[in-house]
Parts: sequence; C-alpha cells; structure tokens
Amino acid sequence: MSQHAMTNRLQGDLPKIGIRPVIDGRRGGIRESLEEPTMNMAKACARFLSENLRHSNGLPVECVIADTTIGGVAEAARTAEKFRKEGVGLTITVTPSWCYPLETIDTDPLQPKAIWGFNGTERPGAVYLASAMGAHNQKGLPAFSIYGKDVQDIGDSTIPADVQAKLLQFAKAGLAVATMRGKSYLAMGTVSMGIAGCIVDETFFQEYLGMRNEYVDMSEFVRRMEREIYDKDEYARALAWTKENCRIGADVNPPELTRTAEQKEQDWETVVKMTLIARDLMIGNPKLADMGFEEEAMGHNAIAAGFQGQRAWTDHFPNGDFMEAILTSSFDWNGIREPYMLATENDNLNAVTMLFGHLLTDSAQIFADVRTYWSPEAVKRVTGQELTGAAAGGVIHLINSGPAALDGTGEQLLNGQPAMKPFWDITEQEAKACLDATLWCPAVDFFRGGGYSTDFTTRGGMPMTMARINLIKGVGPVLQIAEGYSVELPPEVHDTLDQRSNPTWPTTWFVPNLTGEGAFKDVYSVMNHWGSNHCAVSYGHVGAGLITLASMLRIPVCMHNVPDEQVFRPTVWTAFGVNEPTGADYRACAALGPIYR
Ligand SMILES: C[C@H](O)[C@@H](O)[C@@H](O)C(=O)CO
Ligand SMILES: [Mn+2]
Repeated sequence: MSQHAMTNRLQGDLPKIGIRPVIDGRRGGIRESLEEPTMNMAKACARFLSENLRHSNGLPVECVIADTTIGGVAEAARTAEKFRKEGVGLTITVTPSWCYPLETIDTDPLQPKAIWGFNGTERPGAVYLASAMGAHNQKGLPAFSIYGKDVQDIGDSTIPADVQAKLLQFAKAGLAVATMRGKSYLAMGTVSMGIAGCIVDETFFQEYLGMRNEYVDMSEFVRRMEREIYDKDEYARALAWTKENCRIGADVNPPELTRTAEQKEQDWETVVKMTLIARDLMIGNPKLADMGFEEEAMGHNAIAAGFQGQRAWTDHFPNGDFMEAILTSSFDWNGIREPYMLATENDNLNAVTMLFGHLLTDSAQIFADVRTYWSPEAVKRVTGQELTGAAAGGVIHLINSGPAALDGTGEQLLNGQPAMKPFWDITEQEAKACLDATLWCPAVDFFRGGGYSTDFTTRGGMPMTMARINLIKGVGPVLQIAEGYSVELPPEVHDTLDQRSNPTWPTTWFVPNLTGEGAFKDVYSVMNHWGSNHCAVSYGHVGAGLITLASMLRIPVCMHNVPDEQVFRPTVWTAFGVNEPTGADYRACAALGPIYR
C-alpha cells in the first residue's frame, strides 16, 4: 500500500477558525495594560487548536487571529472583513477583561461562535462573558460560553483542562458545520424499497446543512461501464488488488440460485468498476478529462452519497456491497485514505448521520440495519446458552444488508484495544488485518444479480455510538443517540443467531449504556425507541460532540444517554428551561430555526 493520502478532494477551501481578542476600549492605561494578555490568550488558543485538531482529510486546522485586539465596532468590522477573505467558518472570541458587548461581538449569523471569558478577577472577563452572552441571546445569535472553573492570574496564558475540552468540543463541531456548507449530497438512484429515509428532502439539506442536492440515475453506471468511462489503468490495479486481498467466503445459495463460475468472475469485474464509478461521480477524477470526458471529470462535489441498489439495480446487476464497503473503508488499492460517506439503499438521512460522525471523529462509520433485539431469554431458547458479562441484559444485532466499512472489524488498535482510527493513524498491518478479517460472500437470494457481501463480526469492547437523524412531520429533523459498546458472543451463540438472520452480512453486537430510565431503561427499550430501520455507528463515545453539532444546526435530540456534564450547547438553551432539557432543546431549535433559512 502507498503512503497515506492527504488531500483536499472537494471544491472549496477548508474552513479556518477565526480568533477574536476583544478588549476594553478605554485608552490611557486600561486598554494598553490589557493588549498583551489579551493577544496572548488569542495566540495560546490558536496554537492549542491547530496543534490538536485536523480536518477529516488529514490536513491541519488553521486559525486566523484578528490583526488587532477588538475594542469597538470599527475593529470588529475590520476583523469580520479579514475573516471573510481568509475563509473563516467559525469564531472564538477571547478576553480577560470587561469590553463593550454589542460593539465587540461577532454578529455573523452563519458562523458558529464561542466566547472564552478568562476566569480571573483583576479585570472582569466573566462579566463581559455574561453580558456578551445576554447580547447574543437577545439578538438570536446563539453562542457557546467557555468559562474556566478555577481562577487564574491575569497574564497566565495556560489553558486549563476544562477550557481545553470545551474549546475542542466547540471547534470540532463548528468545523463540521463549516465543512458541510456548500457541499453536495449525491443520490445515485432514488427510493429503495419504499424506505422514507431515501426521500431527499431538499429543504432539510439546504436550510439545516447548507448543502446542495445532486442526482444521477443508476443507468449512469451502465453507461460508464459500457463506454469504459473510468481510468482503465486504475481499474486493472484495483482488480488485481481485489483478487489478492479480498478473501472469498461461503456461497450459501441453493444450487438453483448459485451463479456460475463465469458469472462470478464477471461480477468481480463489475463491482470493482462500480466502485471507481461511484467515487468519480462523487468527487470527479482528472484522469477522465485526459480521456475526453471533461464533464464527468468534474464530479458532483459530494461530501456524502447514497446508492439505491435495491431493487431496480440489484434485481439485474451485482449489488453495491463491495462498492459501499470499500468506499466507506479507510483504505483501498490506492493506499490508506479518508473514507467516503456512502449510504446503502440511498438512505440519505443515515448518510448525513454518518457524515456527522465522520466529521467529528475523522474515522470510518458503520452503516447498519437495526435488525434484532435478542433478549437473554430468546437467546437461551434458541441456543441453550445464557448471555453473560456485558451481554447479560441482551444485545442489539446491527447487521447491514451486505456491506459495511472494513474498519468495523475492530482490527485497528488504540492502546492495544480494538478501534476505528482516523486514516492517518492506521498502519498498513492494520489495514491488512481488516481485510483478513473479512470474507466476501456471493450475494444471497435478495440480490438476483449477484455481487459480494461483506462478512465480518466486530470485535468486542469497542466504545461505540449509534445515531440516526429522522425527519418528523411538524418538527423537522431530530437526532437520536445511544452510546454503548460492541460485545462478542461465544462463537456457537453468534453462529446460531447469525445463521438465523444472514451469515453473509457484517455483524456488530451492540449493548447500549443504560441509565435505568426512559429509552435507556434496558437494552430492549433502546431498540424499541429506534426511529427507523438504519443507524450509523461511530467509534468512541461521541454523543456529546453530536449534541453540540446538533445544537449548532438546530436539530433537537430526542433521545440520548450522554452524561449531563458533557452536554455543551449555546447558553440560550438555558433560557428555554433548565429543569426539562429535552423540551428546552426542542423549544430552542424551534425558536431559532435552521441556520440557512
Ligand atoms: C435484503 C433486504 O432487502 C434488506 O436490504 C433489508 O432488510 C434492508 O436492509 C432494509 O433496510
Ligand atoms: Mn437496510
């Protein structure tokens, strides 16, 4: 495999973080005494963020500091102008002192914003913070308040750990907002098997995400295959790599549905071509221009996409499983690279959830059907065995109908434990281990046109977050989140349950963290409260990041099991009621409305 590939593969510059040092504008001693500590806070903040954050394509995050401290509206306006030119997508205002809120705040309604008000008392930075938050809330410009817990001395430019955590949580979510803006979702095909999540709601994409919608008919794949509109050198390399690295699994089809050796050979060729074509459709490919296909070379600037597959395509052609699994993984024949967000069945609401997870974790995402709740009693009945340990209260069977990112095998390691890492931390051995843990099984009877499904079982012990956006008539988008862990079942128990569903598909056994209440009363309740047939699974406990991101986009969270102390939203949420946070979230999102309305 080649070097890690870090590129900006989509149109448009990467968003930068704008740092605004604001200051008490009174000259003749006060402003002068504050210049240095204020600018130092800005510098410390910029250094900290650029050292600790990367874009999901691997490039470092850049911060832009205002040319001067901001003591009044003229300097605020000059800073806004500079930020526009520099491509700033979110702002963080820092100050150790009192300043004039309405004159100094960032009033751009499209930029996520936070204020870090130094906790010192020589100068009243916290008084500014509170007053500036009041101004933001009064003006309908939600802002995040960052206030360290322990008093620091003026001039101390260290960033306390609690402030660091909030800066990162805000900045990562803010970058996600800015990164999505202006990009496209590409629907390849339309609605799969009557699944509502496949309906592309342009208003949702436009008003909540700032994204565009692009569409191609699946016949475009046929045109490009028949007319050889793909890079033929890459295709030869890709096919050879696939033959060498993809292990073929059992064909469980009855004789009358088993495809011939020639058909299977041809299916490999087709699925590899489909993979190149889907990627080229999403992001373009300069090689196509060299071949005379300038229009195709441009791509659709898609940061996420979906493939309908069933049934118009799969009833006749090999299914999209190989394409979806390889593109959503962090590696292919070109080496270790950023995964693509590509949804099975063109379920674009799941694609957006995957996109959120990817932009927050930088890692691959698992697309899954939320298939079965297995109670301990039902498992006992069908296997004769007791579920034990983390699985004792039952498990949720996440199993996609064919593909999932190979990162989902859990064959990458973080501190010796299974993980799904950002591509730049994945080693060649780990990529190989993911491939070795995966079998490619000839597709079963649902797929009349053949293809190869991805069969693996996720290693246990991975902290994971399952999530899903649903569109609700009368409300708009809502997000549900369940943090938990992957678990491993004894092999014979796994086999019995897997055979009963589909042994050719990728399985993750998931147990949510329980709170004993509501949707998290028990494992069954989580399954029973899920709002659709699909979920996206991220590595790690990233519910807090999802909540912060959702609040920026004004998407209320209808269920979550994130500990209270990690929930970080704009301060205005408080004004919608602190004793009933879920209701307050709905009211705040409704009152503010989507950002790009
Ligand atoms: C093969 C079947 O049609 C599956 O694709 C079906 O169970 C789904 O995945 C529905 O989301
Ligand atoms: Mn499905």
